[in-house]
Amino acid sequence: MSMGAQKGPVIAVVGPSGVGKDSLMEGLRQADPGIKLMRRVITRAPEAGGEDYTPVTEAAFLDLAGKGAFALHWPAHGLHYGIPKEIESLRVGATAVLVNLSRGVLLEAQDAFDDFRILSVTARPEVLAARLAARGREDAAEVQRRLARAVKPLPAGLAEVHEIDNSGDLSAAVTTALRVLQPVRV
Ligand SMILES: Nc1ncnc2c1ncn2[C@@H]1O[C@H](COP(=O)(O)OP(=O)(O)OP(=O)(O)O)[C@@H](O)[C@H]1O
Ligand SMILES: O=P(O)(O)OC[C@H]1O[C@H](OP(=O)(O)O)[C@H](O)[C@@H]1O
Repeated sequence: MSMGAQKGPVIAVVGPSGVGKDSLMEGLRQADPGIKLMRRVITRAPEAGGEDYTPVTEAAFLDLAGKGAFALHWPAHGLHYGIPKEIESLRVGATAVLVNLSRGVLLEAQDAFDDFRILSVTARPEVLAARLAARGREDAAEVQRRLARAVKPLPAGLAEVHEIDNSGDLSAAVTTALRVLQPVRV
């Protein structure tokens, strides 16, 4: 009897703005083609750049949410973020599916997915400030707002959290994170 294709775990990549979540996710995807990135639906302007996301208007987003299109959705930074239910089909045959989540929805996510792990990406405060300034995606006021949010702790009650310090070279953070994602080869 052929075994059904295995489902990879959902890996939440979380941490303060500018810590390197999207960069780490892209580095992991390049390191292992079995690692898939979940494309988010965001009410962010299409030309904002950065991650590969589906831009929608707020009206379209609320309509999708009302129809139950999202496995998870949340507001942040004056935007709306949604994770389509298609994440379950992306897991089939994948080593892992990475998704950039708000720290505020992790307990909900832990209940939503049957195999769920968290990469908590950290960096020293001065590093965060320098990276946001250099990236230039947000204006100075928004950068300050995002830095103020940096100290938000993870909620209690999370089953599996792995801290990844991305204060140094991105390649070092990718190597550390790969050890979490790839089953130990015996
Ligand atoms: N290890 C690193 N060393 C140097 N620069 C880095 C490193 N990781 C990320 N960066 C840079 O820092 C900036 C922020 O990275 P990135 O956008 O991946 O962070 P993020 O956590 O996804 O931010 P946000 O949550 O705001 O989307 C980018 O310009 C990126 O190129
Ligand atoms: O501070 P918290 O709630 O953890 O995250 C806030 C938001 O920042 C990140 O998105 P992005 O940085 O806008 O791509 C998260 O995915 C979340 O949507």
